[in-house]
Amino acid sequence: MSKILYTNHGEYEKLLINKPDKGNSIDFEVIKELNHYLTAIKQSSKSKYLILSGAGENFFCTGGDLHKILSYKDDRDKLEEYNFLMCEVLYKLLTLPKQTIAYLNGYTLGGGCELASACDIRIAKSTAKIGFIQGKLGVPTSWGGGTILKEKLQYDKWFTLLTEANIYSAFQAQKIGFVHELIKGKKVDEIEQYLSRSKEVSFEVTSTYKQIAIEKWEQSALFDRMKKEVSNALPHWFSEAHLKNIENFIKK
Ligand SMILES: CCCC(=O)SCCNC(=O)CCNC(=O)[C@H](O)C(C)(C)COP(=O)(O)OP(=O)(O)OC[C@H]1O[C@@H](n2cnc3c(N)ncnc32)[C@H](O)[C@@H]1OP(=O)(O)O
Repeated sequence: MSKILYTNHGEYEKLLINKPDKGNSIDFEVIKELNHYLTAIKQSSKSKYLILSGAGENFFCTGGDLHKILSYKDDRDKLEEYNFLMCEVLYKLLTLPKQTIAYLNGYTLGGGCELASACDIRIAKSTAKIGFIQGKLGVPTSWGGGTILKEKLQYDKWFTLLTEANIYSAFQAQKIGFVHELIKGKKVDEIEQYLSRSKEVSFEVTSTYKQIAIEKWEQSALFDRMKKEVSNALPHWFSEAHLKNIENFIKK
């Protein structure tokens, strides 16, 4: 079964991470499929928006697949490859020449928050729970998402979000500025209503604005800085504290 569900709605395309029985967590297959669709969308699509969300009702994405990560604990090359590939996915998503919207339809934790940070806008279901919990697991952000968010959020809010490593309600995450809008009712209708606010602005105009941001990120070597984040984080993945935290989750 596909780990990513793709649909084209004309004005917008949608990608759903499709592992709801495992928290829509990220493994190599998810990465490969995300990469495939993002490349295809970048090359040929004429839709105005991309919506990224999670299949099912409970999870946007709970970050790395902890079962798989633990199985690679003695294989440094594999974990390095995993993190760098996900960093590439985040950069591809960040620099997609159209408006990208993360719809946080449930738990958005750890790497799930990094993935959401790569989108232009984050809309959350009012019951979603959101947190950069990496710090409490013994690792810093590891896919370049901390570096991306630094470009987007006020410094003190960014620092607090990462260092408290709390799980926030969608309302709190909106107050901090990570979430732009809350959705209370039927999700599809409300997202379409949200998109309709900019319906008089063409795809060409929207992508011109996006290009301004992309050029700034290119000039400031953002991708290199993201890769540095990955390299700096990697040693923490093998720390006793991190492995113990994962084992505790799996034993639950
Ligand atoms: C930068 C990359 C590094 C990171 O992403 S660090 C962050 C890693 N993520 C986490 O620590 C979150 C782990 N998940 C949880 O704490 C809980 O599942 C969560 C989200 C609070 C939800 O709790 P519940 O509603 O009680 O649901 P549950 O625990 O029974 O989960 C349902 C099934 O999904 C699985 N699951 C959830 N998150 C996962 C993950 N990240 N990796 C692998 N499997 C995961 C969970 O094991 C359970 O599966 P099963 O039913 O036991 O087979």
